[in-house]
Amino acid sequence: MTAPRLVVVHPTPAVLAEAVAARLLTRIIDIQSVRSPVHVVVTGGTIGIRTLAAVATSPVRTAVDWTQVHVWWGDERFLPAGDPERNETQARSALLDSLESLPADNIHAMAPDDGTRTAEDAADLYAAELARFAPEGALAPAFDVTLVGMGPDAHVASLFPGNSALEVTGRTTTAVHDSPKPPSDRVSLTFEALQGSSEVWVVAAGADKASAVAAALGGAPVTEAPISGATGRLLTAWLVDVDAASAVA
Ligand SMILES: O=C(O)[C@H](O)[C@@H](O)[C@H](O)[C@H](O)COP(=O)(O)O
Repeated sequence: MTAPRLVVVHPTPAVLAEAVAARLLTRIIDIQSVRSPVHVVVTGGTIGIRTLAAVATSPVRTAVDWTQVHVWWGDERFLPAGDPERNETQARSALLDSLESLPADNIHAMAPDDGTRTAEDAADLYAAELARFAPEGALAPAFDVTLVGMGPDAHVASLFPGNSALEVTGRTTTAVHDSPKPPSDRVSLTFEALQGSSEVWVVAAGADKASAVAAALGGAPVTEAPISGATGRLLTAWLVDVDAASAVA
């Protein structure tokens, strides 16, 4: 039984980012009305970072108890700490640095390239961090909302078509090499980790994503469209702009 799928089309990328930010804040507030902590997975990429920036400027953010929120990453570009191209660097700049009550220990970044460790080491370190916060018998915390972007080739996180990382099972993380999107070396959650999320939100904007969106919503298999494997246990939401939806029948 697959979880319900929601598709919402927004007029522009700017409205999409604001709407996803509002949806995320409202979702966190709703969850916190009954339990804490809340585990959120964020993503890199243009609209992903733009969404985090919209959270930062939303007055609704003050209604969230950030001391009870944990921030994880769906993937990371395996670069030195502080590199402007790291998803962590961009997320801190767009949002996290402005959340004064978000404890530093609640920000779970994937390890940078420090000149000694490999991407495999970084993946192992992240798997251990996920396990540290996992309930009994699980490998990772039950993510409440996982935000993912999508490439024109229908990649999700750093799971690219034809890459061996798509085949990784029994683990929550994997190293990625030969990424067609620079940098070549990355660390990514696996499909199993992504699918452990209660809700997965695919956020996509731009005409260059239109064929991938149409393919995935049309049922393309994961081998052709890795984004098809980004599904939530309770909900998969496709939050897109008009251009990204322009090839959907
Ligand atoms: O490290 C990354 O680049 C992202 O995690 C990646 O999965 C991104 O979300 C998509 O490639 C979409 O990126 P754009 O929104 O910039 O097209």
